[in-house]
Amino acid sequence: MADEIVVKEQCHGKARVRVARVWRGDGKDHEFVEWTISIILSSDCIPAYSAGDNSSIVATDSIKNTVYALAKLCHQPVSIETFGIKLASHFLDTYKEVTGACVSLVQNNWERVSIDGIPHQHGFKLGSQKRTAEITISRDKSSVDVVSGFTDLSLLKTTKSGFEGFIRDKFTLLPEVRERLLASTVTAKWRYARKPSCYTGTYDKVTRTLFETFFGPSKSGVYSPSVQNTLYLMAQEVLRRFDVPEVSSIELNMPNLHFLPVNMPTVGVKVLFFDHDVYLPTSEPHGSIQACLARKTLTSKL
Ligand SMILES: O=c1[nH]c(=O)c2[nH]c(=O)[nH]c2[nH]1
Repeated sequence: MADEIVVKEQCHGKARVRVARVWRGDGKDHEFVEWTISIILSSDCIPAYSAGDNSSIVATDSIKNTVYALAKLCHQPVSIETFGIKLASHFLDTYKEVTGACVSLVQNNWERVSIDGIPHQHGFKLGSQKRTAEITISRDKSSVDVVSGFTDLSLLKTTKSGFEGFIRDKFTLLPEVRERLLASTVTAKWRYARKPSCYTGTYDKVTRTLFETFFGPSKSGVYSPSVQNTLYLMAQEVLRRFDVPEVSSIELNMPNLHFLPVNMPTVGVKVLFFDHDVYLPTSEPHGSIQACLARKTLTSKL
């Protein structure tokens, strides 16, 4: 007899729902956000797959509409973490069929502009760093899991970086250097030991800490012996700077974006030798370096 074929796993939702929200108080500065939101619901929809019975499906179109409805019902500006929790909770509270909800949110970095040093009432410009959040709520565990972070933070320093002492063999061409350019586009994700008093406050503090540790003091900087060590010091400083352990673990992904020395010895003109001045910027291939740091006493799922 042939084996019975079963649906092992299934889920459904809506990906990349884009929404923008303006809050305009009487005479106050306008607040503006632009989000891209993906939602995945867990529920027993196996009859829909195996028997064409859709009676347990929340239509993905309704899932999308819920994003717009809840955005409208947020009468005050909210963080993506708070909005994601509202959204995930809504699906569990509204549909008895839903056993879990996972919401991923990405916020475009629209920053208020200043004209003549005065913050503009309703003018914004787009920065590259994108704030992110992933919210998972499960009915069984009645737990809310929040991971915050960002993508696309591009950082570069023109000195105080080198790379020496690595394994050398017959395929090694890379010279050992104590002077090079260091550039990366950082992605960060962190998990909370407890609910912070303000997600945005924590976001600002983590971002500032990573920034300051990557660069070091304004005049003197700080020497980086590798992307690995700089990543470690950045993540370690985030875990250290929160007195009461608010962030329990942090994962950083830091591609090493290579700027190759431009050297033209064949021209025979002395001025064309590389003197840490002319580089060929590259985007690929790039070094791929990532790690997750956590306090030893706390277990982390990251
Ligand atoms: O900081 C670095 N880490 C590496 O692992 C590595 N590998 C490499 O070729 N250059 C670098 N630089």
